[in-house]
Amino acid sequence: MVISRSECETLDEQDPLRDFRDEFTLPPGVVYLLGNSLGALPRRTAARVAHAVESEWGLHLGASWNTAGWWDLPQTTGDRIAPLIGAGPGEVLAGDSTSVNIFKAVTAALPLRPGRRVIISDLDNFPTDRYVVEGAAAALGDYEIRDIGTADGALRLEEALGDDVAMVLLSQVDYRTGASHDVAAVTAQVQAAGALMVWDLCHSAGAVPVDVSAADFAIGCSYKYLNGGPGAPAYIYVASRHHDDVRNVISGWHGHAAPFDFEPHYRPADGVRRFASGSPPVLSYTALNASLDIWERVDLRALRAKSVALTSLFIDLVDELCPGLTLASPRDADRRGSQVSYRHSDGYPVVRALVDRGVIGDYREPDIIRFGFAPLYLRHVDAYDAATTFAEVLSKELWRDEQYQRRLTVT
Ligand SMILES: Cc1ncc(COP(=O)(O)O)c(C=O)c1O
Ligand SMILES: Nc1c(O)cccc1C(=O)C[C@H](N)C(=O)O
Repeated sequence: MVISRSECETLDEQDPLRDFRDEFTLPPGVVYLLGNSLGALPRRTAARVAHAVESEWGLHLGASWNTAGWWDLPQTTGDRIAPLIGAGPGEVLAGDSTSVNIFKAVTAALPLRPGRRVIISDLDNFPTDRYVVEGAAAALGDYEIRDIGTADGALRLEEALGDDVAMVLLSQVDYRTGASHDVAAVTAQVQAAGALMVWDLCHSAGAVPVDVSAADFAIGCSYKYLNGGPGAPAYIYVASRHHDDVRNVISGWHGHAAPFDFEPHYRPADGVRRFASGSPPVLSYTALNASLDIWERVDLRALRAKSVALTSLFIDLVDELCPGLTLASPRDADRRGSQVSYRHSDGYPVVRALVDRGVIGDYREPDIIRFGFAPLYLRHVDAYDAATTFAEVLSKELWRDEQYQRRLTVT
């Protein structure tokens, strides 16, 4: 073996991030490699949500809009996410879902480039991005969507970018393969062509270094690597240089300049606040803020180093234990997010068999087995145990058992 389990234990003892694992509740006997879909529960979250329910809501009721800071949650939470994505204060607003924020970003971006009628979208992106671009293009009318494919990590932007392109929407890290793009280089290329750059950070924030400071817009979710909980508020980044010129098409009263003047017509608030629409789900923000207390203390460079160490260790072990298996993720760590994927024509039952043995990964069509490595709470021994279980499931063909062939609703 390239490494023994006890050598992995030694690496865990030397890990500068090792204490963060105790911040999370993880089920016993499980290697949780699905933090790229739903992040683990921070221990402190339940008490924080209970306080918001029992005290802020139960005792103080509507006064909490002022006294508990409920009204400002979209901005205060956005300001806490900002350092994790390279944004400045006042450039990020937390709220809504990722899909809704994509709609807001696309419909805000396009009018900034009048006369340009093309949106570049990535057919390999998570489907909601493409679906929402279709909806936004139809709502605004007279836009063409130009598709590129990037799952192999190669961006073919050069031939797609022309003087008719208004904006480009890409994910920093591909949800299937974990391949990552160079945000600074791609942003520069897009802007040099006169277009605006919108990044989806769902699979990168909290997993790899993110710096959107040169980009025009970005959106992302907080329920994956940021541990905000199921359906946690998403976020939108709008570069401050655009603030005075952009319009939120869902121009609700929470984004109004003077919401409690109850004026008959919409006037946008200053800054990123104009991207607010309606009442925020306060309890979800509370859960997310509990997690952000932890994130505030994380050294993002150490996080990246650990992510590279865990994913590289897993790849090395699987190379040795499962010869012939096709790695779908880039071998070069510089081009990889915090995820390792393999191709297997029976990937679905393989994942079911793994889950049955306590190794929680998932499957994505058409043939991808995904393992997400959330560096904050995973250990080297987890990578070791996952690789040996994976090898056992494959070598003994345990996945052929009939019970693993049946599809669940949510895969
Ligand atoms: C890249 C990407 N964009 C968007 C989403 C989801 O959007 P929403 O949070 O609106 O469900 C996901 C995952 O669910 C995703 O991986
Ligand atoms: N957002 C999800 C959901 O609402 C239900 C089930 C899964 C998810 C996910 O996050 C999936 C994830 N974005 C993916 O990369 O496949």
